[in-house]
Amino acid sequence: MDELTQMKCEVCRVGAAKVTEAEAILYQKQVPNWIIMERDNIKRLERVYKFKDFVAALSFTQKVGRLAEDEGHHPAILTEWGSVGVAWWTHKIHGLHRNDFIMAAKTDEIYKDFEGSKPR
Ligand SMILES: C[C@H](O)[C@H](O)[C@H]1CNC2=NC(N)=NC(=O)C2=N1
Repeated sequence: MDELTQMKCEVCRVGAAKVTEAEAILYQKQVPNWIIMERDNIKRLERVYKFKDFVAALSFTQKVGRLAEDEGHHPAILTEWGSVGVAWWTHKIHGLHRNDFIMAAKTDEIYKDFEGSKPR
């Protein structure tokens, strides 16, 4: 299984294949801190990141936003004092695509830069 962090998102197309159960299990090994939640009949990858304050949470949010723009694939983000909730799914297919696992892995990479900004 190739490293998700080395992959690029493909252009989201209507009708693109959702990940299979088997693929999801394989991909999840690379993003173990993420859970698959089903909301409004749509499966999404979700994770909540913790920070020491709002400034750090906002800075992380900005970086995730830049990543989304660079990849052309966008998350739902809830930015609060001390935490940022991120959800990835593919709107066009109303579910999970490999792109979402790539972006979850790349979002974890961004969080690595916030070692000093995590709560004690
Ligand atoms: C035109 C634009 O590229 C598309 O609408 C992209 C934008 N970002 C996207 N992000 C996500 N998560 N799913 C999509 O289907 C999607 N489509």
